[in-house]
Amino acid sequence: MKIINSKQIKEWDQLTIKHQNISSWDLMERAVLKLTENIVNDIPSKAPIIIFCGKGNNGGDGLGVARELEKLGYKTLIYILKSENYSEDNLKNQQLLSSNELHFFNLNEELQLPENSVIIDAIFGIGINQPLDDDWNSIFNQIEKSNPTQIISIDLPSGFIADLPMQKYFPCCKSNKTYTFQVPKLGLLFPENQIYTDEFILLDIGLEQNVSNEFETDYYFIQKNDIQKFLKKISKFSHKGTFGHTLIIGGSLGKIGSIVLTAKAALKTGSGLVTTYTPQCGLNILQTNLIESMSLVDDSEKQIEYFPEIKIYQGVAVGMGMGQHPTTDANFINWIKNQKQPLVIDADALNCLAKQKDCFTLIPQDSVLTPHPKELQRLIGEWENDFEKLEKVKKLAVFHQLTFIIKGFYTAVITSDGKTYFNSTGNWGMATAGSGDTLSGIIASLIGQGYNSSEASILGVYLHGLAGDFAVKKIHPHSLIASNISDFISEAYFYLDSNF
Ligand SMILES: NC(=O)C1=CN([C@@H]2O[C@H](COP(=O)(O)OP(=O)(O)OC[C@H]3O[C@@H](n4cnc5c(N)ncnc54)[C@H](OP(=O)(O)O)[C@@H]3O)[C@@H](O)[C@H]2O)[C@@H](O)CC1
Ligand SMILES: [K+]
Repeated sequence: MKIINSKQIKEWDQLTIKHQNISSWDLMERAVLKLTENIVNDIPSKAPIIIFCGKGNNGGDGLGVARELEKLGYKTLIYILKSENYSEDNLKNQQLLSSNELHFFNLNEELQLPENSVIIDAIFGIGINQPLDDDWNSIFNQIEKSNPTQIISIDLPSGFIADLPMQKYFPCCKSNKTYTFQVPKLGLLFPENQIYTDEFILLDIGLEQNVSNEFETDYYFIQKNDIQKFLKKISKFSHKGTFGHTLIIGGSLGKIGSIVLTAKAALKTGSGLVTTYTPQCGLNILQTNLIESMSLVDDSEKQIEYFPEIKIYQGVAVGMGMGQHPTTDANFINWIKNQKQPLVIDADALNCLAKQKDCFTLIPQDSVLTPHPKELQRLIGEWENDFEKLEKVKKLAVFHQLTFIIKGFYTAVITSDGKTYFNSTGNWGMATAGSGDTLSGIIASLIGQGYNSSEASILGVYLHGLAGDFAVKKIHPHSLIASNISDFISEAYFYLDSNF
């Protein structure tokens, strides 16, 4: 699914009206019904509800929801911003409510807000492209002080600017949930903006799909149907050679577990063969814990000192649990400089690269880098905000023909053609030791199975999150450990594979 900006969404809105031969009012009514249908599931039937409405179409949505909730017997209190220029559909919605239900407010007004209400925030949506005036803080503070049981935003938390970096001092309503129409808004996917809403839910209001090709974008939100399109069909004549041979290079004394996790994930993702390359201390652990894998060992006991020949392997991951011994570091750099085939580079291999000047020039093209935030910072330096972070990474990805995976709640895959794919699966339980090792194993395995680096990264990140989502149906997120993720990759495949 494409992620487009506010201006494009407005164009989409107009094109839908034209192609479907409907009015803007009809479209707003669709939005209102979808919102109401969802909101009633969020609120207890007797809960007092306060709906805050602005003067544009976001306010129109709020007024429409108020009308529908009244019909269902909910008691609502409506506050609407006093204005001279309401949008047409906003006014029409006002007229459908009796005038004594509407409380008009000014920015500097003390409002009488009943405590413990559900607040519906319909003041601003995608119609703002610059920060709100500071006076809005007084309204948002009053909302917060009224101790609402929950705050539900329509389309965006009011004051949130979806396509530009938010600054902490910009006035903005902070909500528990946001129902956003049709497509996610870019800013909602950034970790730094998670303070504005705990979660967002997409509402499909039937914007015309046939015209969505018209909108150019570098951003995508990856869901089940996107993934299903590029899952490879498996021939019945396949054999273990078809599914690739994955090599996992890493481990050091006390950190062999990470190699077990990576290798297990590679096998569970469907690698035909998996070989590990570790220091000698890894041999017994791997042969005991993962009997399906094969082990090669370095001459050294505690850390890798010599790096292997990799030509015979179709997928290669390097760096997990590798440690940062000076000999390992030095030999890793000598080794990587001479590699030609794509690698999945993780953990200590990234830390080692970060110590080198112009480190990206050392990495073979089409490699996949999977840094967590700290590792990314070591590689690319500081960033002012998540927009800037993305831009920095995008430039590097294009210039050096690499794929970057920025891990987070909505993990972003930045490919060598400058596109960014945000992932929609996963949960907080997956923020656990070894989760990243598992991801590297999945991606290396997919490259081994013939996916290119971008496909393997997008699919791998999705599968990893999905396996985690199936895992938390059986295991509490607190108790989820990385090996559980691999145990549920099979469930993820069942869910995606229409042949089963
Ligand atoms: N396309 C869709 O998917 C559909 C969209 N729908 C809904 O429409 C919403 C978009 O509606 P919208 O365009 O009327 O904008 P909205 O967010 O209500 O705000 C506009 C008002 O804000 C004002 N304003 C602007 N900047 C400001 C500032 N910095 N500080 C103060 N004021 C500022 C601006 O005032 P003006 O500058 O024009 O005087 C204007 O009056 C969208 O989010 C969704 O909820 C659905 O109904 C149906 C399908
Ligand atoms: K809003």
